[in-house]
Amino acid sequence: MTPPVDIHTAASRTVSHSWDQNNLSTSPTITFQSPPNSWGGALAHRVAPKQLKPFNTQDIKILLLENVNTTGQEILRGQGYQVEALKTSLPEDQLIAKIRDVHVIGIRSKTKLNERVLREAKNLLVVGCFCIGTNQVDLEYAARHGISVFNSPFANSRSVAELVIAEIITLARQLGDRSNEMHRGTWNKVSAKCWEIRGKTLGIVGYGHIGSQLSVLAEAMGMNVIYYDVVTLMALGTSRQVPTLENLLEEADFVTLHVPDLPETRGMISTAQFEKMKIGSYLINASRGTVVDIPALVKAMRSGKVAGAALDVYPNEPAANGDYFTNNLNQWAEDLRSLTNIILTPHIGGSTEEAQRAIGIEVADALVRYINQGITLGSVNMPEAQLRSLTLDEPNHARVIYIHRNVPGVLRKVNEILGDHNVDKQISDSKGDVAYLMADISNVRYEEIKDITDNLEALSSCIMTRVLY
Ligand SMILES: NC(=O)c1ccc[n+]([C@@H]2O[C@H](COP(=O)([O-])OP(=O)(O)OC[C@H]3O[C@@H](n4cnc5c(N)ncnc54)[C@H](O)[C@@H]3O)[C@@H](O)[C@H]2O)c1
Ligand SMILES: O=C(O)CC[C@@H](O)C(=O)O
Repeated sequence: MTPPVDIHTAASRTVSHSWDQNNLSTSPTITFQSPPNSWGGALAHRVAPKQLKPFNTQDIKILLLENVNTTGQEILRGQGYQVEALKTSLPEDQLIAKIRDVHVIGIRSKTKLNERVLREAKNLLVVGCFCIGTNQVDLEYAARHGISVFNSPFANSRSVAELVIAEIITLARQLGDRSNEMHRGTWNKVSAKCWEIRGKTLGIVGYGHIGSQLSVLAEAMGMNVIYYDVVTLMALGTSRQVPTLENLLEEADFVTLHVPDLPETRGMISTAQFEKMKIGSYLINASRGTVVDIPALVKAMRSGKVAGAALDVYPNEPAANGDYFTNNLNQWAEDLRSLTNIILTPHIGGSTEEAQRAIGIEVADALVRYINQGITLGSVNMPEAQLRSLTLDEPNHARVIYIHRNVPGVLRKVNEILGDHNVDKQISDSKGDVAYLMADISNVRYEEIKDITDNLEALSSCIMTRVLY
């Protein structure tokens, strides 16, 4: 798990901050300085590169897939990292070949980082999901192997909520069908089964970032809002939480899904749930493709139970723009396409300029903070740990990061190893089986860093050690 180090250039490394570039928050002081002259003197005599945990930013290799926004790419390139950015996801064999080499991978919803892929990722330090969902990553496996995962928890929530509002009106007025008919040259002026949305009931399943935002927008347009969530949550406006999913299905004219992909949410809307829904109601799914049983939806629409549906997400999605969405990918694709009043969109709920720019900045900043400073704030699979930045007037300091199994007695052993140095500050936290320790130590000579690293790595609890200086 050691990023390669060119020890000659390590001496002149400086690290700047993307926060400064983007004016996103108050600028922290410069964090990691070049090693002091005494270290440089020691380095100057070395000929062969020596593998140590500290790295040069230029050595960090990053692979970005799925057209990560240029805002994110620029932040990462601005750090001096080597960045390769591809517009698509990759087939698993190609992904495995590439992931072996990189320290950081940036993905969106399409790339599956399962155990098989992560097992090959021998150099990987961190994953950036440039989206909300993290179900495409085996978070537990990653944590157990010291790989931290970051996402952008709400930068595209508004975009999704706005799309759903558009879809509610589009379905209620059968706009998709009327537009398709006009495109084919047919004038079909109808009002039968076309409705206003005022006074209708919107049932939101999952009242998190997106669901609650949608609640406010829908009420502003005169809808009544009810919601179902596994957690008891404060109702916004005059919306009302209902105790069960069945209650929601029985009462709602429009049902919209905003739950994460979890074992409990897979197939959450299937035959039994369609039976509970009102005749002539509508279903919208912009959460994850696994949440709705599509053959059951096809049946419910053919029978007239469901008057319209909007789907943005599917169990299997094509890898790239221009790819086909056919029965080869999902065996019911043609059935879906044959239905009327169904809106099919290619997973674009969060695809707006605003959302993608914001996500690019947020996730790239989290990656920079983690790579350069070891800060895990916002990580979805590691304990969150932060220490004040080291500053230029702390010349002989090093930051020790020790990711380890969460077992008794580790802190004592770590502090024995660090004991000869002054531990200025230290933080340790755990999440499940994995614990994360960060310690800033002073009066460290460059030669001592290898000893510290070797000693920590020799502990049976060790998952990954990094020393930043
Ligand atoms: N279509 C898109 O482009 C797009 C964009 C963003 C997010 N998403 C998807 O939407 C999902 C929701 O996003 P969010 O930001 O609102 O998430 P969130 O975590 O803020 O909210 C999810 C809510 O669902 C609730 N929940 C979990 N399990 C539940 C269950 N079994 N029954 C009822 N409620 C349950 C949670 O308690 C939470 O309140 C994401 O996980 C992601 O998969 C899709
Ligand atoms: O942009 C994407 O690929 C994913 C969008 C959305 O599903 C998310 O999880 O944020």
